[in-house]
Amino acid sequence: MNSREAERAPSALTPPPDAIPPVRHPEAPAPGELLGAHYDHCFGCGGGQPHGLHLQARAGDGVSITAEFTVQSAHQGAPGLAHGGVLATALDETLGSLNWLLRTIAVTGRLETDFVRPVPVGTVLHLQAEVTAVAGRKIYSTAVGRTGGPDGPVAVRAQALFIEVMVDHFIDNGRPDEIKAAMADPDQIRRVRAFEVNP
Ligand SMILES: CCCCCCCCCC(=O)SCCNC(=O)CCNC(=O)[C@H](O)C(C)(C)COP(=O)(O)OP(=O)(O)OC[C@H]1O[C@@H](n2cnc3c(N)ncnc32)[C@H](O)[C@@H]1OP(=O)(O)O
Repeated sequence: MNSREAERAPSALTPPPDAIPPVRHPEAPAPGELLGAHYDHCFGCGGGQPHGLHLQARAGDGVSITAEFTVQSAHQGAPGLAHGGVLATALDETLGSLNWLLRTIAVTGRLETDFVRPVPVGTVLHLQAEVTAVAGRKIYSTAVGRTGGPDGPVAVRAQALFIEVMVDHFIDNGRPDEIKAAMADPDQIRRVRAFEVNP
């Protein structure tokens, strides 16, 4: 395959022909509603991670999310600049938050990231993500991160494929101590139950 053919070839991030548009769950949080952390120890959104991103996501219209993340000193790669892996984490977390609107438990299978501009420490990254298509357990989504405001220049963007899983994915694979602690936390159980009742 030459490079031009490769550009045209469908990738794992291209929805198949039988994919359908995403459906916002009737009990999804209202547009503008702050979602809160899905897990206090999540590196992306949890308050219990001192050097985490503390990303704050809000429900948008349809199956979309907006989020903000302020790049801290602990997030540097090069002097004074955000580490690319941290920016990819911000995109991953924002894309993962779309689960709230589908009321589906899904994990990242594939994440492709374009780093368009360097992002200095202290910058507020304004993120926006949406689900573009669903095919069985496969959820296709895109995200963009801008600096200087929600309409500012694009600094990062991503395409992702999330795969729907059962809650057993976490119970079977997570470290027992953390699983036990999460199962003993009524708030955590409530959050999981809300997703489990997805028809
Ligand atoms: C409200 C909550 C907010 C949550 C925010 C969280 C944000 C952070 C999100 C994350 O970072 S999650 C953590 C990172 N991800 C992982 O740890 C996932 C690790 N991978 C796995 O556990 C498994 O590989 C996975 C569950 C994704 C898939 O395994 P399965 O055995 O369930 O599925 P299978 O391999 O049968 O694949 C199902 C379909 O997906 C496709 N697929 C799976 N992985 C893929 C991949 N990586 N790339 C492309 N396609 C993939 C696969 O080809 C197949 O397509 P078809 O149905 O068309 O045959």
